Amino acid sequence: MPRKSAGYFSRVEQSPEFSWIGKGLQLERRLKDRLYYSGFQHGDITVSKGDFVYVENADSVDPGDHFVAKVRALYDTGDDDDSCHVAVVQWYMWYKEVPAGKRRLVQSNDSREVFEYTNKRVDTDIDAETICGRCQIVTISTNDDPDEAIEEEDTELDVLFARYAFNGDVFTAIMPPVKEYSKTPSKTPSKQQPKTPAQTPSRSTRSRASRDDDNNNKSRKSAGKTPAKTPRKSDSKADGKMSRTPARSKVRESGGSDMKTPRKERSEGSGHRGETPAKKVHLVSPKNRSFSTTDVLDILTSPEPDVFYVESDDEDSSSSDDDDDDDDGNDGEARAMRRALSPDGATPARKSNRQALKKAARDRRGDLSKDPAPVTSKRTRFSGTNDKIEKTQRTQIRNDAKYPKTPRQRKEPMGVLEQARARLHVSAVPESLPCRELEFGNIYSFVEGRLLDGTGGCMYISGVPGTGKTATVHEVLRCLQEEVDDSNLPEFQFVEINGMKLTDPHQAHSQILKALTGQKATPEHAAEILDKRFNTPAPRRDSTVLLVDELDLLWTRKQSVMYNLFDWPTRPQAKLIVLAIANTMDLPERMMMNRVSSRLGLTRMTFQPYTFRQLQEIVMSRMKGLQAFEDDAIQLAARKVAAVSGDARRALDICRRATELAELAKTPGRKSAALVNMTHVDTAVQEMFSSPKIMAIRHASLQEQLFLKAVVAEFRRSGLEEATFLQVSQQHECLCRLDGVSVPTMSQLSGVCSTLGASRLLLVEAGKSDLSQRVRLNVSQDDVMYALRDTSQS
Ligand SMILES: Nc1ncnc2c1ncn2[C@@H]1O[C@H](COP(=O)(O)OP(=O)(O)OP(=O)(O)O)[C@@H](O)[C@H]1O
Repeated sequence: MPRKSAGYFSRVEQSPEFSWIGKGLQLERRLKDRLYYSGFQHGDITVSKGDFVYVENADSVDPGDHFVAKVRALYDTGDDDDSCHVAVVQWYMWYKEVPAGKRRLVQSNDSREVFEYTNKRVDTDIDAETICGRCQIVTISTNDDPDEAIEEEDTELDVLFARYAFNGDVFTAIMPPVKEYSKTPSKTPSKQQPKTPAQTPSRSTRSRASRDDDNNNKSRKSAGKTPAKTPRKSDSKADGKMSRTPARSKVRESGGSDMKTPRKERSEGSGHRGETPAKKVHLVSPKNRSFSTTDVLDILTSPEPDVFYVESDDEDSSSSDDDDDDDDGNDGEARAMRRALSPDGATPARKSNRQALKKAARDRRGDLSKDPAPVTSKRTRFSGTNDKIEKTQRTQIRNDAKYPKTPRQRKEPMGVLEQARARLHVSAVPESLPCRELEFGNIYSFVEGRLLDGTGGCMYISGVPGTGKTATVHEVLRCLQEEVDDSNLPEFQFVEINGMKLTDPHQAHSQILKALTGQKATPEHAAEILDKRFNTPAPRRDSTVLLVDELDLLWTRKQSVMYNLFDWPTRPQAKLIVLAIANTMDLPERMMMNRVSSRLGLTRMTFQPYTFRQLQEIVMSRMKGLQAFEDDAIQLAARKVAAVSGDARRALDICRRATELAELAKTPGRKSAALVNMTHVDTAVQEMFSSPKIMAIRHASLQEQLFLKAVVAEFRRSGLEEATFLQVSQQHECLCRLDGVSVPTMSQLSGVCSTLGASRLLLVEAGKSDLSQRVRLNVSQDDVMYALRDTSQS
């Protein structure tokens, strides 16, 4: 049996020949010696333009570590030296390469996941000889099943998947564009795979040594071209995450840097596209045909486009336009053209917006931050998880299950409506958070002030669901971390816990301890250790920012968890800043004696439900530059939602559903669907707000509603989808006390349970009506919570 990756090593050992494939084309008049090719052969490796490839990571000690990229162009500089073979690539990042502080924005526990790296500052010209193998990347949407998508790929190459683009700051969900296939036949001999330890258990010392030698040579040869690997403090965290994933032994993660070192020639000379002042670009086509997106991508990848001759017989059909807010999205080619012609493809809107907000926050704080004392910046450590994306994805999955899904068109270019859907997805991180500037400023200055002073405090943030509490706090923390990175703020440790993710509220103690110190302990022991920690002076300890989301769910009979969370920040030694998010406005008062709650001195912040104008602005800001909706359609959605809840999540869902309905209503034969109109929005609203089950829950009696809530609470507590009547009755009693409602007797409650069973909202065990009677929901937990969300604030 031939050794799988023999080619890789034999190439290294014998310094294999490099040869271009195809006829060299001179595409740039000014650079006469530069010839563009459609592919190359290097030893056993054949690579064509458009292929996804592994690139050697010369700085890694692990020979299996590779970068991942897509080849966008190939050219020969015409120089008579070692570095004349150049590949222009689009980089992809492994999860491990994502800066630690950004990883919490997107959860990835699949070692096959990569992120399209759209940061314009990274150089994209590399030595073609550092390409060491091929792979396949399939772009999927955030709610697609990666396994399913990967299975569809008929290839022997490693298949990776990409759901998000990352520009070094934020992640954007990418929707599947035109399906891209490697130009080189995918059923290539497996020796084109780069060698990984898993594939080559018996690596000889000699080949390793010669490979290392070669790597060193390559590093020298491509000095300044091969991406540099920066050691990462927190790689171990990612490792931990990844190791839980079913291992794909063929694919190795590269723990490299997010900054790919620029190619020398480019950084010294012309600079790259994003920095080059506007140049005249003449597009010349012999047959006067219109330019395809690929032609324009060629322009994008070309360093100094003075004059282009675009070959009319170019067969490249790939397209990977991202979701730029400045696009109009109507015409992919025009969009790419505009971007190509623009002196800077990047949109700095987000940054400038944030900077303005940060400035506003500073101004509000007064002098403190105008001239912050110089501080030594160490790296901010982030722990905990961001469940928001998961949560919103759950909502999406629910919606997809409930409503007919628009047929997937993965092999066609992304239409306007499809782009709109991607942007409206609640998991898509928006460019900015309109209508929350004030809240942002207040939270920012609260945390910033305490970080600078080295003190602690607690801010209690409340508001009905979907008012942007979590999104705003995350945005604040992103900005604070930027300040830490710029050495304007002292380092802090960030821990996030979410009441919804804990099966028992006391686990909060264990989780906080583990995130802070890595220690594992029972909840009681963890509480003791934490108590001691927050009472002990430790002048050199960094401040801790603790985000507690869904605080409402941390209620316990003795209220010890909640009390600790409010009390610890008041300890002078603790340097603990707690941001507690809850839906209930007066939770501290309800939970604790007034005397105690006033002593805690909480800073409060209430997020009001969005008005219709605000909801309209939120949706419109996501649609910026994309004409997918008729003017009145968004307004209608915003008005309908504002009348019920002021929930941005719901408004986004409705608009998203309306785009699906518009797509379904597309006239057969027409290439593109009409715009989303008021009828589509109205239908989407009807679907969302008046499913029979939601109506039944809304019109149930108070005790019945509380019983349903108690069932959900018990399911969440136990992690099971079934509970006994006794367990539910205990939850029910807690809820009654929380809401100040008198607690019914057991027989009354049994009657409530039977009524819900009769209306089929519950499935109750037949022939039993004692405490051990088993109860299940006959409606989704989300629907119960959605139907009853307005009552939670009461
Ligand atoms: N001002 C805004 N601009 C853009 N998007 C927003 C805004 N406010 C909320 N959203 C979006 O609405 C969704 C819900 O927001 P978020 O999760 O922050 O709400 P929340 O108040 O924390 O809700 P919950 O109490 O249910 O956790 C997110 O997708 C978020 O991006």
